[in-house]
Amino acid sequence: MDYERLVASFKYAWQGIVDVWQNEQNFRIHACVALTMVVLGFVFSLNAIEWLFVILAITGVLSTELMNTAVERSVDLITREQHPLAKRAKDASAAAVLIYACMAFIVGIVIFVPKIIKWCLVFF
Ligand SMILES: Nc1ncnc2c1ncn2[C@@H]1O[C@H](COP(=O)(O)OP(=O)(O)OP(=O)(O)O)[C@@H](O)[C@H]1O
Repeated sequence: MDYERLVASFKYAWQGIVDVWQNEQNFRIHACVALTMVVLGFVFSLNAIEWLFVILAITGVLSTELMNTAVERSVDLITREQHPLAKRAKDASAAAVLIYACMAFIVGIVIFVPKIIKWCLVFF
């Protein structure tokens, strides 16, 4: 097994995450929302199934956002001119993020809203 190549591939993936973090506002917003969900998860002591849904939602949104950035940059590399196909490619890619973000939003509502309501009823 070529361990150097394996380690290098992790390094390149990490560089990709850092680069997207530094250059894409949407990724930073998603990452902050993800961090908030993790903190709330500990605050409300989620069970294993709830954690699985939260982790799937978080990793799915961040991964689709990374892929969306890859598509945007690839399109920009091919052409900087306005082209209907460039628009369709970028919009389809953005739609993938939107669909997954909606799913993550629903997961957040279903898991956290009942717990927040319960917490409010206890304290107020
Ligand atoms: N080369 C292009 N040809 C035609 N439409 C484009 C092109 N580049 C972007 N668009 C479209 O213009 C709109 C606005 O794009 P936007 O400002 O989000 O730029 P982006 O390059 O897609 O994303 P970002 O700002 O994150 O780099 C979107 O509908 C997008 O599909």
